[in-house]
Amino acid sequence: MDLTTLIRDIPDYPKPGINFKDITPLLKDPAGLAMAVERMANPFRGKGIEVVCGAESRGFIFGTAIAQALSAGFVPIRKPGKLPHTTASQSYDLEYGTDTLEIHTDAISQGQKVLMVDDLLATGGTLKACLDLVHDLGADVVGVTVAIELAFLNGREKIKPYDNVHAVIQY
Ligand SMILES: O=P(O)(O)OC[C@H]1O[C@H](OP(=O)(O)OP(=O)(O)O)[C@H](O)[C@@H]1O
Ligand SMILES: Nc1ncnc2[nH]cnc12
Repeated sequence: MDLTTLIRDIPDYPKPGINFKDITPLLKDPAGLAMAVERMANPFRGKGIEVVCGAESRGFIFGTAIAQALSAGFVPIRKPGKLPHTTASQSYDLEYGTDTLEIHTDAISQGQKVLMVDDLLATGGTLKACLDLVHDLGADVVGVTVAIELAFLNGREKIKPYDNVHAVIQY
């Protein structure tokens, strides 16, 4: 199944010069959604993943589904002010702006095996912020999985030394 047929290009959104990869056609397609989750999770089966982490909001969509597929728990990394307990936060740049993400400081325990999930790797700013947050909590990051990688933006370089990065679709 060619999942690229379910990704829609929206030119100049949210800013001029950005070619936005719209995943909503994929999300509403039952077979497409199931296949995307399967392909994102498969390389990490049998790797002892205990916790899947994903960033608000598109990272939640795939993250929880992948957590279920791997019989793992899910830890949300959220936009500022949304988590009720004690948080750690990290600011970052992304392809079309800047933002801050937060995690509960008790969300991950020392040495827990973590899989980091997002829908899309562009500049890598978002994933780097997420990886820094879980690293500081003592996570053992087993890998990163995304549905889409915009390889021409070199996000993989930004998230080194994490190099076990799996992308289902690459542009
Ligand atoms: O690699 P980067 O350049 O950091 O870009 C990738 C990030 O951008 C999007 O999130 P966005 O902040 O737009 O939030 P959303 O998930 O709430 O739409 C996307 O879901 C990734 O998390
Ligand atoms: N080009 C893009 N399309 C969709 N989401 C994005 N997040 C960062 N860059 C993006």
